Amino acid sequence: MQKVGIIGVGKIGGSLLLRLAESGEFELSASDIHKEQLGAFEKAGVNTVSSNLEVAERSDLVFVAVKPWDVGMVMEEISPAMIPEGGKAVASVAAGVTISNISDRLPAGAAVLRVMPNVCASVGLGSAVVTANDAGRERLGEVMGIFRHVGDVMELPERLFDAATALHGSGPAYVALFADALIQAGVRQGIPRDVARRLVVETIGGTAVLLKDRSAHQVRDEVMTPGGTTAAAFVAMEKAGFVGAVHDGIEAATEQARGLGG
Ligand SMILES: NC(=O)C1=CN([C@@H]2O[C@H](COP(=O)(O)OP(=O)(O)OC[C@H]3O[C@@H](n4cnc5c(N)ncnc54)[C@H](OP(=O)(O)O)[C@@H]3O)[C@@H](O)[C@H]2O)C=CC1
Ligand SMILES: O=C(O)[C@@H]1CCC=N1
Repeated sequence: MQKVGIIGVGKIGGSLLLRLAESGEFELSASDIHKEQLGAFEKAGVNTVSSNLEVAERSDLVFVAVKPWDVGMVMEEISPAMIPEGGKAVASVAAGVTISNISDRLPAGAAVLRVMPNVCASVGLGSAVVTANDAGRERLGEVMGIFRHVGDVMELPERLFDAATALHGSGPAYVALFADALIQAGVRQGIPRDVARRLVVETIGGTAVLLKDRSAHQVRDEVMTPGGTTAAAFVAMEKAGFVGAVHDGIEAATEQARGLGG
């Protein structure tokens, strides 16, 4: 059985851990500075331990899912277990923290990977990108296989990771923001809130399915009757700078990710 460890069982680490536990295919270990958060995972069959180093010692592949500014300290803690001859690899999901930031804290030649997932992993519909240093390349397939348990996975060069973080890492929050704006707008037009919510949630889910095999322009054109309501909405939204605001948001998030590496 593959031995997988997760350090930091919050929103991302915890989601991944539960899904991997459900699959029954892994021998799992986990740690978190908040010990009280580990109980739920212990019930799911995970070995919960009190030190990050112990997670690394018990695992062939260690995922670090703490906040970006905590990654350096965790790497220093697990460093004694990460000698290249030990056959272990570490994968970080932290925004902005580069492979070179991580390698600098580990023994020379350690296998290091980066993954940028998103929170849709918690319902098995996540998307993730993966990259690795030279020593970690042979573990890419293994890490991609693990993230396939929680959604779609692609390889992406590290130079595009900050942009991908901005695009799909933060993406569910933008979709939720748009959903909330739509619901409020429906309520403003007199639709009861619970009805507006159901209509918006189904519309987003249905559109996501349409977009699997059609371009965004095709979907737009199928909906937009010439001289009709959709065209009127597009003109008003464009006058308010909708598309420009989206570009500005992605640029700001990309810049923020660049700054998180330290
Ligand atoms: N949330 C998201 O949608 C996404 C997050 N990410 C990245 O994933 C990482 C985790 O994010 P998220 O799951 O949201 O964060 P959470 O805060 O939900 O989870 C991280 C957990 O690790 C704990 N922790 C902090 N320091 C240590 C330590 N030294 N040893 C062990 N555990 C520790 C945290 O405690 P405490 O709360 O006290 O810090 C917390 O319980 C981040 O780096 C983020 O950039 C990537 C993609 C999407
Ligand atoms: O907001 C953040 O910084 C993290 C990274 C991507 C999603 N959440």
